[in-house]
Formats: sequence, C-alpha cells, structure tokens
Amino acid sequence: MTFAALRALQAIIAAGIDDIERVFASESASGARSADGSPSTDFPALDVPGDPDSRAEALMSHPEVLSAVARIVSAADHLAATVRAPFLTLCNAGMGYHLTGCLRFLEAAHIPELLSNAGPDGMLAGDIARRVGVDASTTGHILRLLATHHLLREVRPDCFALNRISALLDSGKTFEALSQRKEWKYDGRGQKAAFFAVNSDELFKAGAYLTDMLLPHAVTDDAALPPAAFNLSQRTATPYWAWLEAPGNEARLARFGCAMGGSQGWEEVALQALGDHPFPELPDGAVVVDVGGGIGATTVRLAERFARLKFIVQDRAPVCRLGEEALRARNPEMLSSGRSVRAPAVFLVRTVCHDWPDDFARRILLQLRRAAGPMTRLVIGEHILPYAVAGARDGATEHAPALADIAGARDVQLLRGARWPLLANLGTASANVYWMDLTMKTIFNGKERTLPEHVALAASAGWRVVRVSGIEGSLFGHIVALPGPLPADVAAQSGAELRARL
Ligand SMILES: C[S@@+](CC[C@H](N)C(=O)[O-])C[C@H]1O[C@@H](n2cnc3c(N)ncnc32)[C@H](O)[C@@H]1O
Repeated sequence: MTFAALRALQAIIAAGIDDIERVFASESASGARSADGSPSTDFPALDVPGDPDSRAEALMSHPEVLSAVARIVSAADHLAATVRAPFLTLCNAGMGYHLTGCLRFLEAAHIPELLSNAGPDGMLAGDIARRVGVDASTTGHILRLLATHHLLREVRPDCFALNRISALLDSGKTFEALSQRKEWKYDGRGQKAAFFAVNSDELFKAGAYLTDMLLPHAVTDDAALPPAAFNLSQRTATPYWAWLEAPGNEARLARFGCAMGGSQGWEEVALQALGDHPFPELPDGAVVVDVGGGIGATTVRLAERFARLKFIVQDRAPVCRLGEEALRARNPEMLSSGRSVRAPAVFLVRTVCHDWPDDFARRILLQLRRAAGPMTRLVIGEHILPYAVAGARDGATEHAPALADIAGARDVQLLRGARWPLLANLGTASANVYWMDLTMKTIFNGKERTLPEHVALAASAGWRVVRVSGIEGSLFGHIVALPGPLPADVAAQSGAELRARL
C-alpha cells in the first residue's frame, strides 16, 4: 500500500509536468514569442533572475499551469514527508525559524541589491561581508542556508548570486543609496520584498533575531538588544553552561543530557562508523578521553564495542554527576573514578567545537595539543557542512581545494547521489545541519564548519588532519588529526604560561 502511494505521488508529479509542458508548447505553436522574440517553450530557470515581462513568466499564471503547479508542490511535499525520517521532519518544523531569520538578514543588509549589481558570476561571501560589516564566515553560512533552500545560488564555494526567487527581494535601488537612507527602500511602490520585510521583522519577531545580533544599525526595536548581555538568547550575562547548571534550571540540565543522547538519532549510522578508526588499531588498555563527553552517551556505546580499551569521560562537575547516576542505573560495571591524563591514545571531542567561536574552540584544542603525546590522535566528531553549489552534469562538482592530503576529504564534501540538477549538498534533504549551524551561531556564537574550516581550526591549534570519514546518508563526520607543529604564537610559551593565558 505504501509503495502504491509513493508511486501515485510520483505519477502526480510527472502528470503535472506534462500538463505544464503542453501549455507552453501550445503557446509556442500558436506563434507567441517572448519579449526578446524567442520561442517561449522553456520553463523559467530557477538559477537566474526571471524576466517579469517574458512570455514564460506570463504563462506561470495560466490556469492550467497554476493547477499543475499546486499538484506538483503538494505531491513533492507529501512524498518528502512520507519517505523522510520523522525525526528530521520534526527538526525542520522545530528549527525552520532560521530560514526566516536568514531571509530577514539578507533583506536588512541590502544583500539582494549588492548581488543584483554583481550579476550571474556572484560575489564572494568575504566581499559581501566587508560591505555589510559582518564577518565573512557568518555571512557565508547564512547565505548557504538560503542557497540550500533554493533562495540563492552558491555559484562556487563561498560565492553567491541571486536566482529567480531572491531576485524578488531586489528593491531596484543601489546598495550605496540604501546605506545612506534605508527608509527609501520601498518608496512609493507596492513591492513583494516589502511584504516579506514587514512579515519577518514587525510581525514575526523570530525573523529579526539574527539581524538584531549582527546588524544593530538595522534593529527596529531597541528593547531587543540588552546592552550587557553575554547570552542574547536567554538574556543573561552568565555563560551558557554555567547558566544551565544554575539553581532553577535543573530540568533544563537534565533535558540537555537527554537531548545529546537523542541527537544521535540523526547520526546513528555515523556513530557506528566512529568505531572504524582508530579504535580497532589501539592496543589493549589504551586510554580514550571523551572531552566534554556529557553524560557519556557516546562513550558507553564505544565501551560496549571496545571493552578492552579504557574510557574516561571528562565534563563539568554537575554534568559528570548526572552521567554517573545514569551509568550506575544502567551499566554500573563501567564505573570507576579517574583523574585527568596526559598523552592518552585518543582525545575524542564530539559536538564540542561547534559550541564555540573559532578563538575559543582553538583554546580547547590547544589545551589538548599540549597534553598530547606524539602518538595521541585527536578525533573530532562534528557535522561537516558541504557547499550548496550545483551538481554538474558530468558529476565533477566543484568542491573545496587544497585538501588533497586528507584521506576521505572528497567523499565527505560531495554527497553521493548529488547529480545534476540537484545541489551538491542535496539541498533541503540536508537542511538539518544548516539549522544546527544557525542554532549554534545564535546560542553560542559557535557554528558548524565546512571541511576547510575544520582543518584550519585544527591547524591553528597544532593538529594536522590526516583523515576524514563520513558515511552515506549522514553529514556527521569524524576527523582524525595527529600532533603537528605548534603555531608560532604558542610554541614559545611554557605550559604554565599557556594555562595562564587560557
Ligand atoms: C554539546 S555537548 C556534547 C556532549 C557530548 N560530547 C555528546 O556529543 O553527546 C557539550 C558538552 O561540553 C561540556 N562542557 C562545557 N564546558 C566545559 C568545560 N569547561 N569543561 C568540560 N566540559 C565542558 C558541556 O557540559 C556539555 O556536556
């Protein structure tokens, strides 16, 4: 029955496309021509701004086309909801507000006007960032979430252009003029873009939070930005982890531990892959330290599989207490108390770096680098964000350069099955990691990272990435690094000096 329903949905999509093509073909046969005189048989392309005066755009309002489009969208959505893991559909519903936030940022920073000027070759995130006054990485990540949802085009890694959808946000004014007087943006014309701006800012506050954080000059509600807040999302000056452990937040702390266990729901397969390397090669009794290991959910899974290794979970004291309680109830034989160690076989750092901006994540990895022995491996378990570039027809999709020495690098950046015209990151099928990226940004000023960003972060802390492993169907990856040269600014410092600095 379910397969019959899937096939029925597929047939509705195919029939809808046939219906649209018939309308377009009969218009061409009747001699209708687009404004530039060419036959109007092609459906408007998604990846370039549409010509509002073209015959093809006019045909989009043809009653038969409208009816077919409604059936195609309905069936495509229905199909996706049917085949997709329910957990991921819930993630979309729960974190979809980031799409509104990114759209609002795009509009408030006048990026459509910049991109309109740049044309089809697009503009590098770094150049956009310089113009709007926000850092390049944050700008690139926001634009990539939009590109993943087909609201922009990532022309090549970190380079973005308008498409048929985002072109609607172009006010037609210049970026320079708007930077002088933003209140002119929608002067005297009924524009669709103004409709989105009002909805995402004045009507739906969730849309404005990124703008409040990143473009204070565009904030319309002064009360939105408490001046001395460390943590904007909770309106508190207490850092997140200490706030989570504060009296009154007991239920939140317990829920957080469970949430970390639950997060394995989207990388269950990747968790199995974690065991592949380097654990089977380690000698009996080798020590694995799970740094920031939470209540030990990952360690317990690894310890069940590699009982001959010794595992230590290191975390903040209240979290360790919760972990001990959970373990005492379920696996008491695994419990024994331990102290911090130097030169273990493995430092495992899973979903920790994404909580921190680069400077702070670097400090964590530097501490581990200082405590490492020559054979210590660092295993970073994190999502690896692929670019949202289009899959090429020949399959040779452009991906990040200069990672040739890292085993497995190409495989984790180009998702298998990502063939033309799908995006190399499989578009909204991968939405979850881009939601998490923006969640990390807004809660912690952290981020999920692309592979080049992971490699650069590790190198900045004296770790040389040698291998990356992902698994088909998951964007979670394991990055294995060995001690490399210490960066010049810390190489000269003693351990005590470094600790004092950190
Ligand atoms: C996102 S959770 C990841 C937990 C675990 N690694 C996992 O993947 O399930 C980040 C962890 O870092 C811990 N953490 C934060 N600050 C810490 C610190 N100063 N020392 C040790 N752990 C810390 C938090 O308590 C939390 O358990």
